[in-house]
Amino acid sequence: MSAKILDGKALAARLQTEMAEQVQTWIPQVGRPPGLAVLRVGEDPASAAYVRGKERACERVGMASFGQHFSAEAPPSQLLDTILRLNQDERVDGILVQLPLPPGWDPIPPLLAIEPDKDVDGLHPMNLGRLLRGEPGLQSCTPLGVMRLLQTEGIPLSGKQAVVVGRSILVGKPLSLMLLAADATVTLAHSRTPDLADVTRRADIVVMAVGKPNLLSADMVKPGAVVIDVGINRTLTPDGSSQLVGDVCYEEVKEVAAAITPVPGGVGPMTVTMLLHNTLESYRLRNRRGNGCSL
Ligand SMILES: Nc1nc2c(c(=O)[nH]1)N[C@@H](CN(C=O)c1ccc(C(=O)N[C@@H](CCC(=O)O)C(=O)O)cc1)CN2
Ligand SMILES: [Mg+2]
Repeated sequence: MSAKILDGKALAARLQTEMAEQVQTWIPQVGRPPGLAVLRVGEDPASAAYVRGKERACERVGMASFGQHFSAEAPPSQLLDTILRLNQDERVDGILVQLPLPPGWDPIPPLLAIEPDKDVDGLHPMNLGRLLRGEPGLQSCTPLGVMRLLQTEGIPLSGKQAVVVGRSILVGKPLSLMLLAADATVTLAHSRTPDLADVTRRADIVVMAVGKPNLLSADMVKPGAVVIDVGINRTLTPDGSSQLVGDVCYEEVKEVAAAITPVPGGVGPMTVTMLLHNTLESYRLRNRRGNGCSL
């Protein structure tokens, strides 16, 4: 039996089309489009590509971009001053700092400086605290994308065993809380977990978010489990060309799993779509209740 392929690219395209229609209905009422500011520091080529992808996605759905790029040699105060200005800018509904920052840059001060109601990456301690407490707030885009994909595909979570491998603040920790809120029994595994295979084999849902190519092999998966691959790893093929692979041995795991996300075309496109979703939510809330509101 071969697994059902969970097509994040197709779902992302559908959701973006719906959002584009919603944006068009809101603009006449509000008098401006939703606005997103993506801030990038340094010259990491992957970050540059992701930021371009975010700006293009904004354009597709009719949102305005207020991106800015800083040199890795710039004083960190430049980034902080820009965030404080964007916090006050009424055209801007969402602000994010593309991660990772270059070596020597501490991500904590800029993440703390973003006004929580414009924190469309959901990384401000206020929004992480809201998630922990089960209160409404902006939530991290990749975990939100995973949850939306699971819900859209009708994959039941309540009472299921979910194992998340990877404990990052961007994916593993917030996703564990979201699965818990959906009544799954959640295990958060990581690089120091002994006998990872023993843990993953118990799971009805396995989420890999580690950044290690092909870490999850077929013998580590319970037959009929749902496998979500958040890993994005660039590897070299024998002929020397670059290839994008996830954390899952896709070809062999898809023969065991009931459903699986591919890389590319699975979770990645959902990340950008959930960023647009969060920006639209922030815009709606700001304009429904007036500026300075709390989510
Ligand atoms: N501030 C943030 N930094 C980072 C985040 C984030 O959510 N906020 N996530 C990742 C990078 N990322 C968005 O920023 C991102 C990663 C992957 C994709 C994507 O669509 N991937 C495609 C493949 C693209 C390719 O060919 O390279 C796919 O999986 O199909 C979008 C966004 C780290 N930093
Ligand atoms: Mg780890």
